[in-house]
Amino acid sequence: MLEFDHLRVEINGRPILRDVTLSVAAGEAVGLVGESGSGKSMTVKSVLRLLPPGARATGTVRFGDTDVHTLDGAGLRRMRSEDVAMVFQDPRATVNPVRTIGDFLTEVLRDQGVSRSDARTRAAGLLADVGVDHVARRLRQRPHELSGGLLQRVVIAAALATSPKLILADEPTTALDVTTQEEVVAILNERRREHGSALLFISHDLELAAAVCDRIAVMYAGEIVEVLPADRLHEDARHPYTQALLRSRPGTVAPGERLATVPGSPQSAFDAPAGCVFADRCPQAAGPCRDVRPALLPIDSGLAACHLLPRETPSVA
Ligand SMILES: Nc1ncnc2c1ncn2[C@@H]1O[C@H](COP(=O)(O)OP(=O)(O)OP(=O)(O)O)[C@@H](O)[C@H]1O
Repeated sequence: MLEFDHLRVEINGRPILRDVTLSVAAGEAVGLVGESGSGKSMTVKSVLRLLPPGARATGTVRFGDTDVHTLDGAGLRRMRSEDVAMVFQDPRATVNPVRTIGDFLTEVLRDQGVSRSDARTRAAGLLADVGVDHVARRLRQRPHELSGGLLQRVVIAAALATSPKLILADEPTTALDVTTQEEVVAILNERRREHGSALLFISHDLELAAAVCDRIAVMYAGEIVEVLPADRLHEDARHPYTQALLRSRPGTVAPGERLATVPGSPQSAFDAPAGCVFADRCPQAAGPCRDVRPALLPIDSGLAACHLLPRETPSVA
């Protein structure tokens, strides 16, 4: 349903994404994980053509049969209002602070031609569905009267209002405390399954992404370096970067022991080496790693881009 095919994005001539190739099937949840600056947000924003000024995208982003780069204004508006919904990190930056929650929710429905009173009833139902209490009062309240967790539920309710084919969620719980995070992610995932919506879920938290998603795509310096089934994350992670991320989780060491970290600092696509993007920080880098870009190739249950992994050589009959 959604397909990135060798997507490359440059901003003012500097590479931000290189050769991003990834697909999301109808109803599937895919987690996009990686350190800050690895290009997760740019990948997701490119679906709705929300890249910053000066950005130039090449390659393809297909939504269904449509190449989103070729959509005209009307097609783009339809995709943004009906087919694809986006949930951002900070709900307070999404909801207009001077309008009521009722206005925010009914606006989406009124745009679809739903009458004022039906939109009000539907908005109340949507809020109840995402676990918001005292619905009638909430509809009259303004964003500053709600907690962050409650407001993010309102944003999720709005995202579900049109039963979109795809929900793009960019770190939807980062601004919330840990207990609220779990509740909000669970609600988002349960409701999107009921609506049959696919999900592209950005997170820097591998475990959280694995709990929510069917597959995980790991990004580093503007590239996807590994894709694997979420339930095989611990057993099948083969890329040295994914393995390093897994070792860096709190909970992997005894209390008082020093937590493992990925040596060096995060890199962006424009300062990554010419060969493997992870070569400068990889403890195993050797031979061709610094000069030759590894391709994303099948291994075990997924795909990985690493010269050091054993590959099956095609048999000569
Ligand atoms: N408006 C912009 N102009 C120029 N470069 C930008 C702009 N926005 C982002 N970038 C650069 O693009 C790269 C990818 O950024 P992106 O926001 O996609 O990363 P990310 O993985 O989502 O990070 P985070 O987890 O911090 O949100 C980074 O190097 C960033 O500095």
